[in-house]
Amino acid sequence: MTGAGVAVELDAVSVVLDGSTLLTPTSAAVPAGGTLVVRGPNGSGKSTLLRVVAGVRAPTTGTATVDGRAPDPRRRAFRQLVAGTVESPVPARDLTLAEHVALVATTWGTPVRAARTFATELLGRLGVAELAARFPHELSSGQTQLAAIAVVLARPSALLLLDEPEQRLDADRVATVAELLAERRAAGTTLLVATHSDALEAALGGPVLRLVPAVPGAPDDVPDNDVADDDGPDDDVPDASADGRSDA
Ligand SMILES: Nc1ncnc2c1ncn2[C@@H]1O[C@H](COP(=O)(O)OP(=O)(O)OP(=O)(O)O)[C@@H](O)[C@H]1O
Repeated sequence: MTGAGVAVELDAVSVVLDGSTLLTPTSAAVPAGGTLVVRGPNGSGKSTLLRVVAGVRAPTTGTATVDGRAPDPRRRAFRQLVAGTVESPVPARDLTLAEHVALVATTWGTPVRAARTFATELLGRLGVAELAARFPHELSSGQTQLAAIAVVLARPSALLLLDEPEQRLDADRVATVAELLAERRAAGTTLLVATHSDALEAALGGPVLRLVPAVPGAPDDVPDNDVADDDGPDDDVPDASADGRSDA
């Protein structure tokens, strides 16, 4: 369930929609097989950034590339490279949790029997083996989050885009998810993970891109969001430059 990683490059990417700034200009480079953790307070643009990389939101300015090309989910080669939780999966009401995982694995080339075994093992790793025969509407919100992560991990990917995978999970489950992600990275997959979790950031290691929310009416000549070399501010403490915006 792995693939050689691909590089991601963001060059002064911003997103503006109907006059509202969703993402201020942001630059970052993630090498193939590397990890980038994206932090920032609510509304700072983390999901928007992931959506740009996933190719479901076009940048207003700047350029984004995955493996040297513009993200485009209409391209099969792109879909083969990129998996993630940028958009909520649409569960099938008549498939159990194990069947969802096995189905995704088979659609990406795993033989049926191996896919069933894989599903059992993965759900066991996530600590939800006993939920294998449950239907989607029979899961708690945290279990639904684990199901979404299991489905994403059921297929090979060269780039994993995860939007706050820690949501609704207890600390042990966050640690387990971090472990699984580290295994994927060790196998070569590039990771781009937006999170509010200090624990997940610490477990993943690697550079951190700290986003600062747009300030309506702020001047255009503010520095871009960029990857910091040192520890930046906590999520709920935006950098206190004169205009409330900063680059790290
Ligand atoms: N479709 C949209 N139209 C207008 N504004 C939007 C739209 N989607 C998001 N926004 C705004 O863009 C900004 C960035 O949103 P985004 O979801 O990327 O932030 P985030 O950092 O992921 O936030 P959170 O931590 O709360 O998940 C927010 O101010 C949000 O209100």
